[in-house]
Amino acid sequence: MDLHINSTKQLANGVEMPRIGLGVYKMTEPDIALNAITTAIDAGYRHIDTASLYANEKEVGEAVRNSSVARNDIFITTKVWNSDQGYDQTLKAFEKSLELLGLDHIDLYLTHWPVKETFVDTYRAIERLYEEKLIRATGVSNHQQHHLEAIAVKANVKPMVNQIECHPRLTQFDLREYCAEQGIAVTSWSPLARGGLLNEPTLQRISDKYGKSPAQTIIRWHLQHDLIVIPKSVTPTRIAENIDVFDFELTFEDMKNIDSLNLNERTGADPDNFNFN
Ligand SMILES: NC(=O)C1=CN([C@@H]2O[C@H](COP(=O)(O)OP(=O)(O)OC[C@H]3O[C@@H](n4cnc5c(N)ncnc54)[C@H](OP(=O)(O)O)[C@@H]3O)[C@@H](O)[C@H]2O)C=CC1
Ligand SMILES: O=C1CO[C@H](CO)[C@@H](O)[C@@H]1O
Repeated sequence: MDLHINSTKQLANGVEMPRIGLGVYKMTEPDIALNAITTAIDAGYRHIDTASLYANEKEVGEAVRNSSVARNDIFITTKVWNSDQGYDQTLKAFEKSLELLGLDHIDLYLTHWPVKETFVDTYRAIERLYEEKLIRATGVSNHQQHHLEAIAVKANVKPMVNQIECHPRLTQFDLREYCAEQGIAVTSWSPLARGGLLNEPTLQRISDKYGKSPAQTIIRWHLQHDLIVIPKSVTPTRIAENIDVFDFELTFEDMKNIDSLNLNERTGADPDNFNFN
């Protein structure tokens, strides 16, 4: 049963991106990363979200190669870190990621954060990788509308994905609407607010009604908002639980009730005011 949501989202260039992926931030211990990714692929995940920052691209590649699923059936995202930004540096960082992953192409490559001086050149390098068919889709992360507008002035190809912090405490209504108008798919990072929302009473009440867990309700809320979602877990039961969300549908009223939990509250940095490289 699919209940009105396809398991993939079609990007602007027609590439199908699986709507649920495994986030692998903080899986720095090789065995833990390998086990979690293998468990996820066995449970039906076909999308892994990593970054050079996460220091586990090697394990992502290893788990994908060792799985019984064909490489082309698994969607892999990675990101260029802030200290590697700029046109030439991005091309170099990409080569390193490709080598660590042990792959001949990556599905989606993102600028991790919009570093003021370099994010436009960084995106232009991502465009070149796309033209050279080393990546199947282009994208950015943590970009606000004004960053996307600055890129649009210089780019030939619009970013196809913007990965942003999004969950019921930070619903990102305006940025999501702008991205939808521009044909940019949105991926929600920290979709479970890093686990901080799972005891919230409204979410518990709604979840009980459907016989689902609060994590499943939140993931379903993302999907019904046409978002791509990348929950992280190293716990096998949770990994399975987080993708078991295609057999129920939240009512319009429940969607609104969850929307109303918004406090514009971030768990991570503000893209207009971050200070790390
Ligand atoms: N582009 C960017 O700047 C950023 C991207 N990301 C990406 O987003 C991914 C997800 O975000 P992340 O910050 O990891 O946070 P999440 O919102 O995915 O929450 C992860 C936490 O929730 C717990 N959890 C997961 N599933 C369940 C469940 N069903 N029941 C109870 N607890 C659960 C996990 O515990 P446990 O693992 O112990 O099971 C972990 O502590 C990252 O891994 C990364 O890929 C994240 C931050 C920034
Ligand atoms: O991807 C990421 C994981 O979380 C980090 C800490 O908040 C972020 O800085 C980074 O963007």
